[in-house]
Amino acid sequence: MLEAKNINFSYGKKQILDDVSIKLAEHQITTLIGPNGSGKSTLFKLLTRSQKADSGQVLLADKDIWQYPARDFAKEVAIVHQKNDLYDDLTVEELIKMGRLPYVGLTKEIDNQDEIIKQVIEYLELEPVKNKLVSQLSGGQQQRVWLGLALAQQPRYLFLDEPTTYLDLHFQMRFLTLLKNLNQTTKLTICMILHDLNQALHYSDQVVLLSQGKIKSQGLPEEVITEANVKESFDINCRIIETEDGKFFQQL
Ligand SMILES: Nc1ncnc2c1ncn2[C@@H]1O[C@H](COP(=O)(O)OP(=O)(O)OP(=O)(O)O)[C@@H](O)[C@H]1O
Repeated sequence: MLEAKNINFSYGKKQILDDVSIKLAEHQITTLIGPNGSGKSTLFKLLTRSQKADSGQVLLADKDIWQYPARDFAKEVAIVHQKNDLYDDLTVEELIKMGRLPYVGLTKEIDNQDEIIKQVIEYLELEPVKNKLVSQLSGGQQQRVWLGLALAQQPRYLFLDEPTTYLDLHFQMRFLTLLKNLNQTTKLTICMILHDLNQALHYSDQVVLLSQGKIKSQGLPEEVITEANVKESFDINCRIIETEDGKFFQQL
């Protein structure tokens, strides 16, 4: 279980997160939503050890995340950032291999390293481009490569910061469906930030709504993405429509 308990965080005098507590339900997809500047990326940074909270704790299996050696933490938690242009002069295969770095030197894992890389490449349908430079791929392919790097780490928790931002509608759907399948087949616990409320409604098991650094609501998608919450946090009038394919958000 990965959970944040009563986290506070400020940049200078500006309080960004105010007494935030959140539990990532095991083997489920949790989506963070909220207006620009509400603190979503900051919360991500605190959950993934890129920043330290001023007070409060982030616990992984009941142990403070800062007590884990970096290598051990990397075996538990992998992150796909919104924009990843570091190392894009490597080939697809070389880049995905970097996901095995936390395991280098451990003989057992090293033995099946090539098999793991092969499986990841196959799963993400990157076989035809595996020898191409990452910088030469389309945005959709690149996003799958960055996901491949994270999956090669074989983490138990996968964090994705606005993973669909640079993808067209088709690839957004494909990418989110891929994540959902991954979650269902491997039991990976996923936490992502999304702006699209319909995507949040359809691809999440749990949604957390942040607004002005506080958690306004968390629970099932349809409990959180309500007309009242959307009005209060985004200042948007909307209607939640119920169809046989589920609930949909419609802006009025
Ligand atoms: N490095 C920084 N130094 C100072 N202030 C920062 C820094 N990074 C973010 N902030 C501020 O912290 C607040 C929360 O930012 P954060 O990026 O966490 O919000 P967000 O909800 O992810 O926003 P968005 O939807 O726009 O990505 C904003 O007011 C932002 O200006």
